[in-house]
Amino acid sequence: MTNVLITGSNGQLGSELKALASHYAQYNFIFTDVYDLDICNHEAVADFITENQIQVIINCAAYTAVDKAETQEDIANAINHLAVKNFAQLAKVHGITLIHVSTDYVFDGTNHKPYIETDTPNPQSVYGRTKLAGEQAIQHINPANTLIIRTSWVYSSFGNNFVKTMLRLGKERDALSVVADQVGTPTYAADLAQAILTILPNINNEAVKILHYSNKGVCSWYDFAKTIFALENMVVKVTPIESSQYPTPAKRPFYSVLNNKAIIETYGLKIPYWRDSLLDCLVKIRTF
Ligand SMILES: NC(=O)C1=CN([C@@H]2O[C@H](COP(=O)(O)OP(=O)(O)OC[C@H]3O[C@@H](n4cnc5c(N)ncnc54)[C@H](OP(=O)(O)O)[C@@H]3O)[C@@H](O)[C@H]2O)C=CC1
Ligand SMILES: Cc1cn([C@H]2C[C@H](O)[C@@H](COP(=O)(O)OP(=O)(O)O[C@H]3O[C@@H](C)C(=O)[C@@H](O)[C@H]3O)O2)c(=O)[nH]c1=O
Repeated sequence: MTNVLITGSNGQLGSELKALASHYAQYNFIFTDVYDLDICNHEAVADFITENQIQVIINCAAYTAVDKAETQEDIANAINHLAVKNFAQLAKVHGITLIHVSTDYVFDGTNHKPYIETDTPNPQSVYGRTKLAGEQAIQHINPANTLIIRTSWVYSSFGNNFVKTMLRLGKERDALSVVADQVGTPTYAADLAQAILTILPNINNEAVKILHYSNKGVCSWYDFAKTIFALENMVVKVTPIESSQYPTPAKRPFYSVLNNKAIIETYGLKIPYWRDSLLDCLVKIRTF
């Protein structure tokens, strides 16, 4: 059995991995979150890895509060950068396979075609900068069998996300305004979790590899909100607005669509269209 450490396992991605774990008997998953393993405690992480003979780390822990990060840079940096650097060092020393998850927010959003892995990052927010610093630390240390998977606009029936925010606001109000000039791709965390577990046995790379994974298709946050209400048969008037009409502490990229060609071709993945996955997730939320 392969011992697999999952960090941040009460978050969206970690919870989806937990939901799939029983289908993967070849792995001994060890699910942790900040209360049992704080990834900022580098010594505790090193001890945990040795004591549990960890062979694979899937790092789902992160500081993901994009606006709050603007005033909590030290904490965001400790989680998204310094802890990740520690994982890379431990992966190198112990020959551990490392899967780390990063974000479309490392890009500035000035592209007019989907971002490929070699496009130059230029984050516009503290969250994006700290996530990029984590990526760069991994690349600098360069442990073998390490993947950085960038994803975008993640939602799930678990945890907090845009879908749940819309469902809540849609029940409280008749009308909402949602930005229509930020374009990207929603990603169902269940699909990403499935992709990670499909890829895992096939990881075999000397140098660190960055790969992009999102669901298929493109939309704005406005389209996303409209689709959520349409699929839920909720009558909510949604007005499209510009980002300037919805001021936030952190700047978001206007365009952050990820090109998934490399991950599809390398690992033979089939990626669902975002609306189909959204419906799956909404059906699941309904049953809660
Ligand atoms: N959410 C999104 O839209 C996107 C996410 N990503 C990336 O995907 C990955 C997974 O994201 P997602 O599942 O949405 O994230 P979540 O915010 O849902 O989950 C992150 C988890 O990490 C935990 N955590 C925070 N600090 C620590 C710590 N010091 N030690 C251990 N655990 C900690 C959090 O606990 P607590 O809640 O108590 O803080 C939470 O349970 C992250 O790397 C994220 O940057 C990329 C693109 C989009
Ligand atoms: C709630 C709400 C948001 N918005 C806007 C604000 C913002 O521009 C956009 C998305 O809002 P959120 O703050 O929910 O999403 P945000 O936190 O920006 O989501 C990001 O999270 C991090 C972790 C990532 O890595 C990214 O890929 C991305 O998913 O929608 C509205 O226009 N109207 C609304 O009523």
